[in-house]
Amino acid sequence: MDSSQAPLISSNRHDDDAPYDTVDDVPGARAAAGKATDGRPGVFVLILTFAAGISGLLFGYDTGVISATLVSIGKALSDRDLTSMDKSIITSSTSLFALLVSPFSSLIADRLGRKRVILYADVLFILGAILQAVSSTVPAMVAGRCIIGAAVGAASFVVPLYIAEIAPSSYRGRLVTINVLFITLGQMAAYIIGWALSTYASKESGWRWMVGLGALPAALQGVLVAFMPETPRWLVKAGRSEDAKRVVQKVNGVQGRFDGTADAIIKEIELEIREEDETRLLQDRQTFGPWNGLHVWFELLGEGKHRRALAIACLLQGLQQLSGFNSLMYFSATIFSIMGFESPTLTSLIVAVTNFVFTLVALGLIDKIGRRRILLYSIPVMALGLLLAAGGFSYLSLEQAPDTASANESQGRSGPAIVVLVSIMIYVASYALGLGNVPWMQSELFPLSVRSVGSGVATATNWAANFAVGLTFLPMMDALSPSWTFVLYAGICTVGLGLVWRIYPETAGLSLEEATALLDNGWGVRR
Ligand SMILES: O[C@H]1[C@H](O)[C@@H](O)[C@H](O)[C@@H](O)[C@H]1O
Repeated sequence: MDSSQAPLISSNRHDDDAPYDTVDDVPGARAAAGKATDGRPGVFVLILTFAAGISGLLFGYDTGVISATLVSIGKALSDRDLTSMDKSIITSSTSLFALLVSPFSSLIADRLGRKRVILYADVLFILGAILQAVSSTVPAMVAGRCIIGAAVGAASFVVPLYIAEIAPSSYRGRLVTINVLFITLGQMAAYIIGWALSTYASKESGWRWMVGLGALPAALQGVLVAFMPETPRWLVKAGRSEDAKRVVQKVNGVQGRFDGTADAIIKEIELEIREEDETRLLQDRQTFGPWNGLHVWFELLGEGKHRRALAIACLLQGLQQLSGFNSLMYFSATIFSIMGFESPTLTSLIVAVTNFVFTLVALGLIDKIGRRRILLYSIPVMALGLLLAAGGFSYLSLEQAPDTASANESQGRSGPAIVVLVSIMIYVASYALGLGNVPWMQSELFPLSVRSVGSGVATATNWAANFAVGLTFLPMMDALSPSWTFVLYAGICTVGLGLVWRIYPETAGLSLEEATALLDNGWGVRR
């Protein structure tokens, strides 16, 4: 039977050659599938998560390393000091390319497989690292950062997808935060390596090693990819159910013994895919004729509950970036150097370490306290940290002259400088507990039919806002003063807090169906 003509309704019959119509037709399938996919993740899944997580590490390393690089380049590019505009463009070209590439990587991931996207991203990570390391002009450096951006965009989209499709179902949620943990670990590694190289390596080559070293984990992952399986879901979709079955057996540790369980899982995936395809074909034929595939966009924007889910997901992703965290991730060494700290790269390590440690704390708290509640508690503390830092800045002289660092050296240990440092730590810790994580739980807001497109739009919002912040932070510091720039971020946090309070319902502890159902007839917020 041609799958496009197959009935959607279960016939509850089965003969040996006919395909199963529902998973209930496979003896004991639901129970078996449930049991197998709900098991603890075995060593194999952990190894795969680690192997895929190298992309998160690279995402973190390559976005974090720019902080130390910018203060170490000196006159090595185009024979002059970098202007604020150079620094902003070098930094934000990465987010711009991440924004441009992430939608395309979803197409490649569907056509050629998830692994292929990971592999292509590795090639880009290596090329970008080499190009940056050998660059001698600002445009060459920008080109290297653009290539890295393309790699980061693809990796940030595909890794959570790969992990989620390969993992036992009850572990998917926690793996989202583990992936963020990998990102923050990469950022911390970048800061440590940045500090070590800017302190102990020669001035000419130190920064080149910083950016070039990103090629190594990418090369390692490029080799590991050869041994990583494709996800069962993609394999079934590509008509390779036997291969998919082998992966399921390995993932669930049921090779040989419980063959029926793996069969049941594959049948369930086959049915799910067939039902999705049939619904899509039917809707496309009825509504869009030749404009196949458009229906999912109309569904996303046409139904109130999907629009509400999209509004919340984009609000959270936009707020994550517009609250200004990455200004510190990218430019903290620049800020601390202007403030006169003796070792700006070492001081800025505080930002990355605090972010990593508190993401680890969030891993333990997020399900207990809840997403909404953790945001309502942490965003006011972020705003407070920003306002305190703004106060501290107003007592410091922050003239940006070529010799600024030495001119301001005496104030590096002054009271206001310490106030700024401590307030930045308070801000970063509260960011890592809430906004650093919660937006990445975006997929739980969308029902399956619009989940990937909805998450894709929200991810693009993240990169667009990231780009805007990277491009505007230093010019704003020049034009408005550091104090007012931080006050502005505090204002954004306050507006964001109000919106979160109004429209973001608590989803912790709910099944995906219950969570998405919250938005059926309104915002679902219980006060
Ligand atoms: O969730 C991550 C994490 O918070 C990173 O530290 C940050 O640099 C990224 O922009 C964000 O998406």
